[in-house]
Formats: sequence, C-alpha cells, structure tokens
Amino acid sequence: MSNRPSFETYLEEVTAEVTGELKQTLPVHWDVPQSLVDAMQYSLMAGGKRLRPLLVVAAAEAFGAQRTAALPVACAVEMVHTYSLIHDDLPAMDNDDYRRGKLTNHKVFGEATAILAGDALLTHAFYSIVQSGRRSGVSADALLSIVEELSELAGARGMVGGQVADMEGEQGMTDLAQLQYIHLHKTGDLIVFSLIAGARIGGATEGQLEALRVFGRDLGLAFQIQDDILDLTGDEQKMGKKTQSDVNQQKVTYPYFIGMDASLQEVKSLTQSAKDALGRAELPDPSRLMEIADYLMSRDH
Ligand SMILES: CC(C)=CCC/C(C)=C/COP(=O)(O)OP(=O)(O)O
Ligand SMILES: C=C(C)CCOP(=O)(O)OP(=O)(O)O
Repeated sequence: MSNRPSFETYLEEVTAEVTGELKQTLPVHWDVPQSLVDAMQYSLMAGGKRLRPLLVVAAAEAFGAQRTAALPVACAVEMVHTYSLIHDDLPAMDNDDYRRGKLTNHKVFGEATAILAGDALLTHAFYSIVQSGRRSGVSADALLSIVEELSELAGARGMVGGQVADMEGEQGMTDLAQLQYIHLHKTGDLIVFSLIAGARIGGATEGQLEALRVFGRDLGLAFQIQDDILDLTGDEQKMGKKTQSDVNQQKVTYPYFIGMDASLQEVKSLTQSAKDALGRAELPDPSRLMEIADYLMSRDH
C-alpha cells in the first residue's frame, strides 16, 4: 500500500504550512503603524484557496526540491495576489464589499489604509523573497530570475496591464482576443510565475520552463473562465464574495461572449491542453500538478 497522502490531505497540509509561514513573515516586529500591520494581516489571513503558493510548492516538489525551499516564494506570490485583490475591490475599481467571506479591506480600514496595505504587501513580497531566500538554500542566480519574473509578470506587462485592460473593457469594448488578453494577464501571469518560480527552485531546464509556461497559460485562462462562470452560477457562501458582480458592472466575460455551454467546454479543453503541455515537460513527478489541474476545473469556489 502506498503511503502517499490523498490530494485533499496534500492540499490541507500545504495550505496550513503556507498560512503558518505567512504569519511569520508579516512585519509584526518592525516599528510600523499598527493600523498598517492590521490591514495587511486582515486580508492575508482571511483565507482564500492559496492556489498560487500551492503551485509554487507543487512545481518545486515535482523536481524533488524540499518544500521549505519553496515556502518564501510561495508566500511572496500570495502577498502580491492579496494586494491585487485589495486594490481590485476598491471603489475606484470593482467596488466590492465582500472578499474571502469578510468585509473588504477598505470597508474595514478605509480607502487610504487599504491602498497602502496593498502597496506594503507588494513591496514586502520582494523583501521576503530576497531575505528568506538567502536562508532557504536557493541559488542567488535562481533568486535573481525569480525577482525579475515576478516584477515582469505582476507589473505593467503582466497583471497590472491586464487589470487596466479589464477596467477599460467595462466601458464597452471588445472582441474575444481582447478578452483573452485581459484574462491571460490579469490572472494568468501570476499563475505562470508561480509555476516557473517553483520549477527554478527545483532546478528546471530551459525546455522544462518553457513547457511549464504553456501549462500555466492554459491553466490560468481556464481558471479565469471558471471564475466568470462561477460569478453567474456559484454559491456566495462558498465563494466568500458576491456573485453577479460581472453582470452588475456590465463586464465582458466568456459566458457573455460565447455562452455558458461553450465556456464550460473551453475550461475542459484548456485544462486538457494544459495537462498535455505538462506531460511534455517530463518532470520527475508531475502527479500533484496534474491533480491540481483537475481540481481547478471542477472547483465550485
Ligand atoms: C493590479 C490589480 C489590482 C490586479 C487585479 C487582478 C485580479 C485578478 C483581480 C480579480 O479579478 P476579478 O475581478 O475577475 O475577480 P473577482 O471576481 O474575485 O473580483
Ligand atoms: C483571479 C481571480 C479570479 C481572483 C480571485 O482569485 P482566487 O479565486 O484565487 O482568490 P482566493 O481564493 O485567493 O481568495
């Protein structure tokens, strides 16, 4: 009998370890205004699926790396993601009241503190990669590439650019190629980053990194289309945020463009092509990443 933990157990374990490490990483011992630490901690510790850290860890482990070596980068990407959600919820953007089952950051701390908590999470992410990276045994060369790729994929050419296109898209654009651009960048790029960062920690070759980029691109696109679908059909309690928000904001989404059935089909076929790319990467053990792809396709929150 194999003693390999079930996927559910693996998910629980990684989530708990990431959450524990995030707690340690917060700047609670620095001389920092308490309101800022509270606002950072509020959103970071509110839960969430911890998908991006899970991808960092699973990609590193697919190469046989130790989980502890991947945790600092796993936490950093969760900080960047959390900052993006805090800012995305602001009145100037999606103007949402609930996130991760709680009131949004600006509803509790006010807009100015919410903006600054997001800024501080973003900068703290880079601090943590470099600071803890020194202790985790990851080579300086790999750390430099990771910092370079996070700044590229979270910034103007990545997530921020995608978010700007998303904002402009609300005002009446668009065609499917533009929508794909939005999804690939606002959501897909951080997913791509997580995979290649984990793979770099594991010592991937250039060919393997390239195959993982394709895996992440298709997985990220499928993930955002599923988010569009769940915005229409999901359960608010499970999702921890309001549904129907895309319709209320007249956002252009995959179901809007190609209909619900075709959107569901697209999630399936993108997941399959993602898994095909993962197969081509010839990782020592791709099984957890394969399981994550299946889990995301059937998720209901
Ligand atoms: C630079 C910034 C602010 C980036 C935000 C990126 C992002 C993926 C937001 C959530 O998308 P969404 O609005 O489709 O998701 P949700 O339904 O969770 O709000
Ligand atoms: C990219 C999107 C769709 C925003 C929400 O991301 P997640 O669905 O990963 O949010 P959390 O679980 O981290 O709260």
